[in-house]
Amino acid sequence: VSVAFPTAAAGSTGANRATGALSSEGEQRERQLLHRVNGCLMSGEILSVLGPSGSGKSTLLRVLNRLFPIDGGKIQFKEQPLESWPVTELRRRVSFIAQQPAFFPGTAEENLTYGTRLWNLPCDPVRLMKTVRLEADLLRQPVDTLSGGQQQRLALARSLALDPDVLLLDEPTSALDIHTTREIEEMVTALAGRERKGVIWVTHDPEQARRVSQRLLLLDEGHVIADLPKDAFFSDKAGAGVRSFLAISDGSNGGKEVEK
Ligand SMILES: Nc1ncnc2c1ncn2[C@@H]1O[C@H](COP(=O)(O)OP(=O)(O)OP(=O)(O)O)[C@@H](O)[C@H]1O
Repeated sequence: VSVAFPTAAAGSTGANRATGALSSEGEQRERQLLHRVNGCLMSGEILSVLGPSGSGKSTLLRVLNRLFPIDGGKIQFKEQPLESWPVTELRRRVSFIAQQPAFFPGTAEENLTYGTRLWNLPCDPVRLMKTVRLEADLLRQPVDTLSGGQQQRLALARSLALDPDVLLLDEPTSALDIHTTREIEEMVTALAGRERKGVIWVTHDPEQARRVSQRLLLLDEGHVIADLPKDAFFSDKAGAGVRSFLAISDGSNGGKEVEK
């Protein structure tokens, strides 16, 4: 898929989508946020998406559940064009979990069961809490009294309540300590294996990607630099772009560009 974002002055036309060049009027510019990103996610597979800050990782997640429109190419989910899915149904099946999940004021349980009540689906809050390794006692607690790690797990449980096929995780552990991070990594890898859920995991951390995923996609300025199985990605044969990214990634790459 390709995604361009018009930073347009109203009424101007003719921007060059491919290059982001100025239009003939000199007023409009379109920035290409993703360039021909191509790929396929299998059920049970965890794909990590890596790249410097601003490389298009979150944009890619957003287009996959139609939070952001594409302007070229196509996306299919279960062999059906994405746009043929009712958007609420799509977002139930392809569940986006943000870096800092949003909740409405109320208890953990009210938040957890909101979607299943909306969809009229059965829900077992205690079982879901167990799946994400949270104490069932927390269900009665106002959601804003939960810690960051507990909230991230609750967000995961809230998604799992709707039995999605795909989880889109946008740096889900970036605000968490190493212990909670490892717990969430183990939980998600177990879930993907056991329940055959496809997972796209955006992370800044190559070591996290190495721990959780079978395949890694490296983006830079919206371009795919590499899309490789884990062993190949971390091997000497991965190519200059990957090597340069890994060389500058010491947990934080400071938004530097990688060699294309
Ligand atoms: N709604 C938007 N309108 C205009 N530009 C946007 C929008 N969303 C993202 N962008 C731009 O698209 C580019 C990619 O952003 P994106 O958030 O996908 O990057 P990222 O790789 O997830 O970065 P980070 O690691 O910092 O979260 C950035 O240059 C950003 O400024």
